[in-house]
Amino acid sequence: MHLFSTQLVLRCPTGARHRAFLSCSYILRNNVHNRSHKRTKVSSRVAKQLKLTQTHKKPVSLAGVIKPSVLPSQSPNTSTDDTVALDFAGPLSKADILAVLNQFFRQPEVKSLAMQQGMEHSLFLQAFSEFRKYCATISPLPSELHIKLSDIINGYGTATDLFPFFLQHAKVMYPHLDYVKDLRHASNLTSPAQLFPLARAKQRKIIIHAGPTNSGKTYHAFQRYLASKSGIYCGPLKMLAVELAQKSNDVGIACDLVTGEERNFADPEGLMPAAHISCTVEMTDIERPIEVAIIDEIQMLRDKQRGWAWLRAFLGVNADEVHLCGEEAVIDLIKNIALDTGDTVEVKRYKRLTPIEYMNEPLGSIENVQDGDCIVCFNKSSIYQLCRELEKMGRQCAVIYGGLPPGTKLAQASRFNDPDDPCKVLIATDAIGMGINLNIRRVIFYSLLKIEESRGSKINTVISPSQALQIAGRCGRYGTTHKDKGYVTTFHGKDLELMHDLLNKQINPIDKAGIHPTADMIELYGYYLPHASLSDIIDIFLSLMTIDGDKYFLCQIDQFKQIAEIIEHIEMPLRTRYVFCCAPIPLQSAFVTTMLLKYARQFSAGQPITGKWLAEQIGWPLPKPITLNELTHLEAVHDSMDLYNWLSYRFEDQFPDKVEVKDMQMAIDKAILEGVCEITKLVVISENNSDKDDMRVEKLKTLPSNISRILEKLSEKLPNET
Ligand SMILES: Nc1ncnc2c1ncn2[C@@H]1O[C@H](COP(=O)(O)OP(=O)(O)OP(=O)(O)O)[C@@H](O)[C@H]1O
Ligand SMILES: [Mg+2]
Repeated sequence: MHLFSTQLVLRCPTGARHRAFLSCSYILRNNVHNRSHKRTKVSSRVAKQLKLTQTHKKPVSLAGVIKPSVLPSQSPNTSTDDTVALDFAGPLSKADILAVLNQFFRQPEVKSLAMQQGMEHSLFLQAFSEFRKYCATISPLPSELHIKLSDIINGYGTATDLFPFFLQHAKVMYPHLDYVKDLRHASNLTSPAQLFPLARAKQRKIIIHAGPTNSGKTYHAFQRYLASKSGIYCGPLKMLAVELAQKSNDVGIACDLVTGEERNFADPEGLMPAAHISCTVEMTDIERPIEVAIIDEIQMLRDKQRGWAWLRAFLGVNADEVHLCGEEAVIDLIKNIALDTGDTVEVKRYKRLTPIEYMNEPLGSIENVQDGDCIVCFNKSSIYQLCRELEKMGRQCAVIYGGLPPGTKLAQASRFNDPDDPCKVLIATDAIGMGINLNIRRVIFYSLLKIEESRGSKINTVISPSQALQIAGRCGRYGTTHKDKGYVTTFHGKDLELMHDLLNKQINPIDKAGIHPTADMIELYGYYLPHASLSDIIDIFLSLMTIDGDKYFLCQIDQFKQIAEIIEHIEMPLRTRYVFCCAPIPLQSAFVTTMLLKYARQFSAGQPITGKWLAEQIGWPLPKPITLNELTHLEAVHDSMDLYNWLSYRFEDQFPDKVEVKDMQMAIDKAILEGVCEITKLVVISENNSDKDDMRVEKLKTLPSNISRILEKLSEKLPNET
C-alpha cells in the first residue's frame, strides 16, 4: 500500500498498557557488496520494489497519512444561547468574519501555537480551511464564537483570540491532536541517558583509552577485563569479537561469544553462562551487572548507520567500570554526555607502539609487490583482478572482504598471518579496517574512493581521514613479524598526494553521537495509531520526535523502513514486524531479501520454518563454486542462513532448527573458502564462460534431484519433524 493512500483511524489507547517491550538488538552491516547473480522471478520483483522504495522519498507529513473526520455542514442544534448571542451582539456580516479570519491566518503567532499543538504546516492549512468554511457558512454560530467574532470586529480584541475556537474545531477534525502530547512524550529522545535506569542507578567509572591505531588501547583495557570477576567486550566486528573471545579462553578466562547470529558458550554443555562475554556492540547486554565493560572503537558513535549501538552500549551497560577505546576526537563528547549520566571520567592517552612511514613512492606496478603487503580495494572486481595478476606471477594471496562468512575470513587471516604459509600477500577491503591484528608490513591503497549508499543512490566518495587512518594502522602491528616499522602507500601515483592529505589531516572532534528510536517507543506509537503501517508510524515518529541536537543526531533508518514496506502486506503483530525490520540483511541482495519475505510469509501462516523447508528453498546441497557467480550466490545463501539464525534467537518456536541450519552453513562456509582459495580459477572460468556461469547458478537454485536428496538426508536426521 502506498504511504499517501494510507488512512489512519485514530483510537484512544485507553487501557493499553506499556508492556514489557522487545529487547531487540541488531547488527547493521555497513559493508556494501555488489552481488551480481541472476535473479529469480520473485527476486526481480523484490528488486523492483526495492528500487522503488529506495528512490521514492516521501515527505514526512501527518496530513499525508491522516484522514480528517467529516464535519457537519450545519450547526447540529441551535441552542437558545446561540439565538441570544445573535440578539445581543447583532448579526455579523460574512465579509467581516472572513476579514477577521484572514487576519488570524496571517499571524505568525497563530502558526507557532498550532505547531505546538501538533499541527505541522499542511495539517494547519487543512484545519484552517475547514474552520474558515465553518465560520462563513454556519448560522447561527455558537454563542461564544459569535460574541468573540463580534468583539474582534468591533476592536475589542485581536484575531489571535480566535485560537481556542480554531483548536477545538481542529480537534474534531483530527482527534489525534488530543494525543499529540502523549505521542511527543513517547518520542522524546532529548535525555537518552534516562532510558537506562539500571546503569543510572550505578556510579560508573568511565576510562577513555585514547590514542592512534596500534597504541595498545584495546590491550590495556583487555588486561583489566581479564583481571575482573565479570566482563563484557563489545566490539565493532564479528572477527574482533571472535579474536577477543579466543584470547580470553586461551588464558583460562572462560568467555562466551555472542553475536546476532551466534551464541558460542565456553561451557561445553551450554548450560552455565560464563562470567565473561565477548560480543558485537549491537548485542551488548544492558541488564546483567558486570564489573568491567570494554566498548571498543568508541569513535563509531558518529557512524550514520550504526552509531546508535555504541551510544546504547555506552549509556546502558550495567558495569562498574566502562573502558572506552578509540580516537582522541571522542573525548569531549564523552565528557559532555557523562554530565547527563553522572559517571566519572578518566582519560588515558597512548602513543603508537611502532613507527609508521607514509611513503613518497607509490607501488607503481604489481611487479613491485613484496611479502607482507596488503592491497586495500573497495570493490570486488579489483580484488579479483589483482588476485589474478598476482597468481600469474606465482604469488599466492589471501582474500578478505565483508561478504565472506566469518569462518572463511578467519581462515584467510590465519593463512596470511602464518609465517610458514607460502601465502604472503593479502588483498582486502576495509573489512580489515578496525582493531584487527594482521601480519601486515605495508598497506597499499589501491584506491581511495568507496561506494557509499545514500538514500537509495550510490555515490563514489573519498574515504574519510578517520577511515584512512584506521586502514593504514593495520601495518607494522606490535607483536607481529613486522613490528619494527609499518609502511603505507598507494598503488597509483595519482592517489599519493590525496593519501598524504588524508593521513595528515587533523581529525575534527566528534560533536554528536547517533541515536535511534527504541523498540519501546515504536510499540507505544502502535497503541496510539493501531491502523497505521510500521512505515507510517516511523514517519509520524520522525515528525514528532525531539532530540538534543547539540549532542545527538538521528541515525539513518532507511533500511528499517525499506523492510517495513517490503513486508507490509504480510499479517503479523507490530512487535514481530519490528523485529523483522531490524534484521541485519544486505538488502541489495535480491536473494536474501526474497528469503526474508519467505520467512515472513511462513511465519505469518503459522508454519514452523524448519531446516527441511530451508533446504528445499535453497536447493541444498550446494556444490563447491567453480565460477564467480556461484561464489556470490553461495555468499547470499550463507547470508540467508545468518538471517535464519538471527531470527531463531528471537523466535525460537518458529525457527526451531538452528543446529541443522548451522551444520548446513558450516558446509557452505567451507565451500566458499575452497572457492576463495582458488579465486583466480573462478575468475578465469567466469571470464571465458559467462553465459554458462549464469545458467549454472540458475540450475543450482532449482535442481530437484539435489533437493530430494537433502530432504531424504534431513528426514533421517530429523525423525520427529513433520
Ligand atoms: N604492553 C603490551 N604487551 C604485549 N603486547 C601488546 C602490548 N600492548 C599492545 N600489545 C599488542 O599490540 C597489538 C596492538 O595493540 P592494540 O590492538 O591494543 O592496539 P589499539 O591501540 O587498540 O589499535 P587499534 O586502534 O587499531 O584498535 C596487539 O596485538 C596487542 O596485543
Ligand atoms: Mg583496538
